[in-house]
Amino acid sequence: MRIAVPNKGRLHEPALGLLERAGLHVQDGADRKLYADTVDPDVSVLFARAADIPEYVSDGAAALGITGLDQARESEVDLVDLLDLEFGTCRLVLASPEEGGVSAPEELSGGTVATEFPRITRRYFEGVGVSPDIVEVSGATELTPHVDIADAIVDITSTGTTLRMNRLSVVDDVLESSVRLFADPAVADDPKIDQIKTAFRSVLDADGKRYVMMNVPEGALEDVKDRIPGMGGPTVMDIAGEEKLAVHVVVDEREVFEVIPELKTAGASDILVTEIERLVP
Ligand SMILES: Nc1ncnc2c1ncn2[C@@H]1O[C@H](COP(=O)(O)OP(=O)(O)OP(=O)(O)O)[C@@H](O)[C@H]1O
Ligand SMILES: O=P(O)(O)OC[C@H]1O[C@H](OP(=O)(O)OP(=O)(O)O)[C@H](O)[C@@H]1O
Ligand SMILES: [Mg+2]
Repeated sequence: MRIAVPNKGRLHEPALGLLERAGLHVQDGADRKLYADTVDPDVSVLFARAADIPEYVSDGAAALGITGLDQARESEVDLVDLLDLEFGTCRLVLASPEEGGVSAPEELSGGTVATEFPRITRRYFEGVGVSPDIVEVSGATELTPHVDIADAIVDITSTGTTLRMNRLSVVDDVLESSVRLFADPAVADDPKIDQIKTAFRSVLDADGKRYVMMNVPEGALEDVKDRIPGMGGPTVMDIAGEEKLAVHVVVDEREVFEVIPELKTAGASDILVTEIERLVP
């Protein structure tokens, strides 16, 4: 089974990191290679441009693909959106020069809009009910309104820095995007795909969680339990030959700082906090 993964750009490293944490380490994935094996003999990786990945998956060149929802929508191919991988989070917005006075998309009737996403943009304006000229560019879209190529743009924003630097302001939201695990509909119910999806989800579920282990005197167990926030009950184990119990619990990373003194007050000792690689329910 093949997974298409961005070969460069901002999605490359996080996608490889996720594969690795899911137990699918890419082997000798040297730069500029098209294919690489993973530690799982049944899973290999195809490196491709983020924009081409939807095509590859729908053509069957790869059963799975990791790329942005924006790319999948722009390609207009039929894919199964299996899992939100929670990175590459951004918005596609309609934006125009701050001083230009465009305050609604309808005002672009008869105007020109530049974008790297012509299909999404056309569909968006169909929804609005006007049909400006759409000019396809392949980068530096933010520049086009200042050189009289366009009256507005549809482009990606996340922090808003690039729009601000180019004195553009958002007129409307077009699409919220993040990176997804996409599958070829023809093979989406293959058990191997479910296994890979579960491995990815276990990595996402472990993010921001810590595993806390401690020793607790038997009489203090209830008090300790009362002070442990969230998640299901702790795992409690007898320690042979001692009046103490070993207590293990998963705690939200943000709560660890406050929980530790609480646990100590309740009588817990030898508290150990570790990262969690994967969390499989
Ligand atoms: N500023 C951003 N913040 C978050 N996600 C982004 C941002 N810019 C792009 N993305 C997401 O990453 C995807 C790929 O963007 P990236 O810039 O890596 O590729 P690219 O510009 O197509 O690269 P290249 O042209 O070098 O192949 C986008 O389709 C979008 O889903
Ligand atoms: O809101 P911001 O945080 O400023 O991010 C938005 C910018 O990020 C992307 O460009 P990228 O950095 O990928 O450069 P590129 O145009 O070469 O793809 C996107 O095309 C915007 O220009
Ligand atoms: Mg980019």
